[in-house]
Amino acid sequence: MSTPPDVIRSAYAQLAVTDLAAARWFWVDMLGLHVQHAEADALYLRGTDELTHHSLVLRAGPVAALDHIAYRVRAPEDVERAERFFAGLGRPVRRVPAGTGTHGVGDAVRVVDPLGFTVEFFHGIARGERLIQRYDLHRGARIARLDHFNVCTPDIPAAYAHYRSLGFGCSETIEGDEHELYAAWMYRKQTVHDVAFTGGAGPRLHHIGMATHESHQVLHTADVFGSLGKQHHIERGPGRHGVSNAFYVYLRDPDGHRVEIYTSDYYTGDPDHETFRWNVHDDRRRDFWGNAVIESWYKEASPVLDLDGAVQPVSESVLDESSVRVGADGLGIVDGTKG
Ligand SMILES: O=S(=O)(O)c1ccc(O)c(O)c1
Ligand SMILES: [Fe+2]
Repeated sequence: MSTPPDVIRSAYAQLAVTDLAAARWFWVDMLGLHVQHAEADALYLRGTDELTHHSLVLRAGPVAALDHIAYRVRAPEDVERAERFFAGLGRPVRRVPAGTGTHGVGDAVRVVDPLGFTVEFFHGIARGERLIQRYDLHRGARIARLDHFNVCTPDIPAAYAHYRSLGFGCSETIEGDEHELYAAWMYRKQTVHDVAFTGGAGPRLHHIGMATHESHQVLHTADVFGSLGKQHHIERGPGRHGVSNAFYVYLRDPDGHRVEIYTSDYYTGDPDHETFRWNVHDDRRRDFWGNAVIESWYKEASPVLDLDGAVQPVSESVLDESSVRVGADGLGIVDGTKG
């Protein structure tokens, strides 16, 4: 296996949306993401702390789907490393020279990884104005930055092995009594995750995690959706996660794409950082207060596109956490009572 690229962090996602104006209402007017660049059929958005051109691209398309996720790599030569690494795995690989791919992004390579996701690796990217202290421009959820991708995949151990081969650490897991792996959180930047895996049919995008600085901004976001009679966009939470310890709320955009507004996880940067392992029967793992996880959160996710823009077929899961009899999820009621 050739040398993997040196991934710095999860950097941006490109979503296909069926109604760009409706998506703009959700991601810009309601969540407050900053419009760095706008085209007739695309918006390039970023959070207040982000100095690079964008962390979310919304592009109009016939099917609501994930076009690709993108990781920034440390040096230009890591783009070539990524190309060799995935070609060596026999995966589809396509060079995307600067100016031919995503606006603002330099030379890149796009691959279909072993999990079936279209993933871009890039180094060069245009800069944006420093907005960290432009409080006059901070609006909505006051999103600071993209924090992570969460992906649905039928084979969590295979996903874990693939991201370990890319040098990702593992901060937390959800495991069965025999240590069967139900979920994992993996990182390159020194926080809980850049990517996490949710068991289920895949490849599908479960959600994009966007970080704010304060839990009151998570609460305020939910309040505003309620005030406007748009509470149906709130899917799960607000609440406190067990895994990651983050405060969260999950929202669905007009196309059903899921976004998590997320704050206050923790540092993972020491080389001997140990993985924290949750038992799948612990009903604090997903919500530390034991609140149930709504079934749509386990079952619904966005399809993904291949390198040519076709929707990827999905494979069913080999392990289904939502079928595990756990009282708090309310999905597995034992003997008529919460088990
Ligand atoms: O629900 S979990 O506590 O497992 C969780 C933890 C961190 C996340 O980013 C997430 O989406 C879900
Ligand atoms: Fe998340």
